[in-house]
Amino acid sequence: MAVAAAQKNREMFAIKKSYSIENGYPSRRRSLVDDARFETLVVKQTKQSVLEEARARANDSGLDSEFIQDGVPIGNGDNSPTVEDGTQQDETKNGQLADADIGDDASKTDEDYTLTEEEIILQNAASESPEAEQAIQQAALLLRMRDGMGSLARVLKTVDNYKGCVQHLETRPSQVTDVQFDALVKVSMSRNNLLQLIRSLRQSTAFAGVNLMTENISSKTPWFPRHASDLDNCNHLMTKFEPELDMNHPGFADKEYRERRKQIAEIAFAYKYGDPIPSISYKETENATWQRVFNTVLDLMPKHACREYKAAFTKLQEADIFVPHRIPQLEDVSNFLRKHTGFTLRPAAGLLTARDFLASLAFRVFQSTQYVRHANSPFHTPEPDCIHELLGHIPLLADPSFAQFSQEIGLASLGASDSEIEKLSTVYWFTVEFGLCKENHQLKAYGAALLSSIGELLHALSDKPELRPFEPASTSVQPYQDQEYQPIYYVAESFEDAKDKFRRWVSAMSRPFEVRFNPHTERVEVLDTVDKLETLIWQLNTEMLHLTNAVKKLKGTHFE
Ligand SMILES: C[C@H](O)[C@H](O)[C@H]1CNc2nc(N)[nH]c(=O)c2N1
Ligand SMILES: N[C@@H](Cc1ccc(O)cc1)C(=O)O
Ligand SMILES: [Fe+2]
Repeated sequence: MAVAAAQKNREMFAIKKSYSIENGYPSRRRSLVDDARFETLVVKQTKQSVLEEARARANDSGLDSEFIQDGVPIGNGDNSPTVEDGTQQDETKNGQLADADIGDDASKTDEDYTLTEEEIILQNAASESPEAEQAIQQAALLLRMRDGMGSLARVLKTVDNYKGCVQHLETRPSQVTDVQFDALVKVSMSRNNLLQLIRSLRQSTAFAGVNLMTENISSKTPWFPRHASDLDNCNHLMTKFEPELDMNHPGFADKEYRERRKQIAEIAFAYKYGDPIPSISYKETENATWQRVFNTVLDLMPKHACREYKAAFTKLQEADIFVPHRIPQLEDVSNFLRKHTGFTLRPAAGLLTARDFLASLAFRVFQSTQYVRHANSPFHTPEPDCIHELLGHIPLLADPSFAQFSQEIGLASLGASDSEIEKLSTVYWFTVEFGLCKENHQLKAYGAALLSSIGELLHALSDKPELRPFEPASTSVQPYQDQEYQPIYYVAESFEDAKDKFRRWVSAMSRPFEVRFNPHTERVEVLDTVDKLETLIWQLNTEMLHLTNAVKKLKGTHFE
C-alpha cells in the first residue's frame, strides 16, 4: 500500500524524457528559460511547496523512512498532494492550464511550462524560414470555455482577425470543473498567425485552457548533441528521487544530508566540458558508508559477479583507485577509464533524464553522480549515487567490448523518438542496470544496480523474483517500477549474448539516418552525404591496409 502510494507520488512528479528544450528539441519537458540548472530549480521549487506541509509533519527530526512512509499517507490522505493540486499550481503560476493533451491523464502531471510540445514544434517549424513562417497550417484547438457558448463568438472573431479559416467546429459539455463547454475548433491559417491566435486566446479569462493539438507539423531533424561539449546542455534531472522531494528517500528528514547533497550537486551544475572534475573532500561518515558497501561487494563478488566485472575490478584495485577506506575521486576514475576504453566521466547532479543520460554515452562520456547515499541505507538507495556509479558501472566501462556496446546504445538514442527512447531505456534498465547472465551454468550479475546494491543482489539471486530469458523485443516493452526491488529480472545466455542481442535489436531501430562518432574531433556526424561517406571509406580502407599488413607480418608472409 505504502509502495503504491509512494509510486503515485513519484509519478506525479515524474518528468518526461528530454534533451534540453532550449536547444530546439521538441520535447515534452517544458523549458522556462535557458539553462538546465534554472529549469531544474524551478521545477523543484514548485514541488517543494507541495511537500513542505508533509515535511513539517515529519518534523525534520531524523524520523526513519518507514515512519515517514506509513506516517504520511502519500497520495491517499486529505493532506496529500494530488494531480489536480499540481495542475492548479501551474495554473496560478503561469495563468494557464497544464493539461496539454486532452484525454491523457498522465500529461496532467507535467510541470510548469509556457509552451506545449506541439507549440514548440510549431514554433520551430515556423522559424525555419520566412516562407515556413507564412506556410498555411492545419490545426485543431481544444478550448475550455468557462462561461458557456457565448465565448464561441469571440473565438470565431479572433480566428477571422488572424486571417484564418474555421474548417470544423464541435462542442460538448465539459467534464472539467468550472468549465462549461469544450470546443474543438479546426482551423487553417499561417503558422505565425496560429501562434499569435493561441497567445491571444490565452489572455482571455473566458478560457480555462487553450490547447493546440496537431500532429502533422514538419520540422527539421531535431536537435541532438553533436560534440562532447554539447553535453553541457544535456544534464536535465529527474527530480523525483531527490531527498528534498521524495518522502521515501532515506535523507528526506535529514537536513544536514540534504544540504550536503545540494552542495555536491552545485559542482555538477557549474561543470563545463573540459574542466577537470573538482575533487570532493568526503566526510568520515561518507567514507565509512563506502567502506561498508565496498567490503560487502568484495565478499560477494567472487561468487556472484560476471567475469568481466571481476577482471576490471582487479585493475581498479591495482591502480589504487578502488580501496576500502576512501571514496575514489571522479577525476582519477575518469583518467583511468580514458586509458582503458576512452570513456570519461562528467559530474551529474542527480538522476538524469534517459535521453540526456543516453546521449552522453554516444560520446563515450558517462555522467556520474558525486554525492553519497544516506548512511542509514548503505545496501539500497532509491537514486543513483557515486557508490552505484563507481561499484556498479565503472568496472564494466573499463571493459573494451562493453564500452563499445554502451556507446552504440548512446548513438542509437541520438534523435530517436520518445517511444524509442522509452524502449531503449527499458532494455538498458533490464540489462546494464539489472541484468543477470549465465556463466558455466551458474547465474551471475552484470547489472550495475545489482552490483552496487547488496540488498537487491541477494534478492535477485533468491527464489523470490521471476526470471525470464532476455529477448530485447519483449524486454523493451516490459513495464517496470524504479523504487523497490525488481519483481522480474532477465537472464541472458551469457554476457556476450546480452550484448549481441541488444546490439542487433538496436541496429534495427527505425531512425531514418545513420550517425557515426569521430573520436578525433569528438563529434557525431550524420552520414547524409556521399562526400562524408567517401571520406569515411577512404579512412577505413587505410585501416584495412594496416590490418592486412599486420596479419601478414604475424604470419611471416612478408619474408616470402
Ligand atoms: C537510461 C536509463 O534510464 C538509466 O537508468 C539512466 C537514467 N539516468 C541516470 N542518471 C545518472 N546520474 N546515473 C545513472 O546511472 C542513470 N541511469
Ligand atoms: N538502487 C541502487 C541505486 C540506483 C537507484 C536508481 C537507479 O535508477 C539506479 C541505481 C543502489 O542501491 O545501489
Ligand atoms: Fe545506473
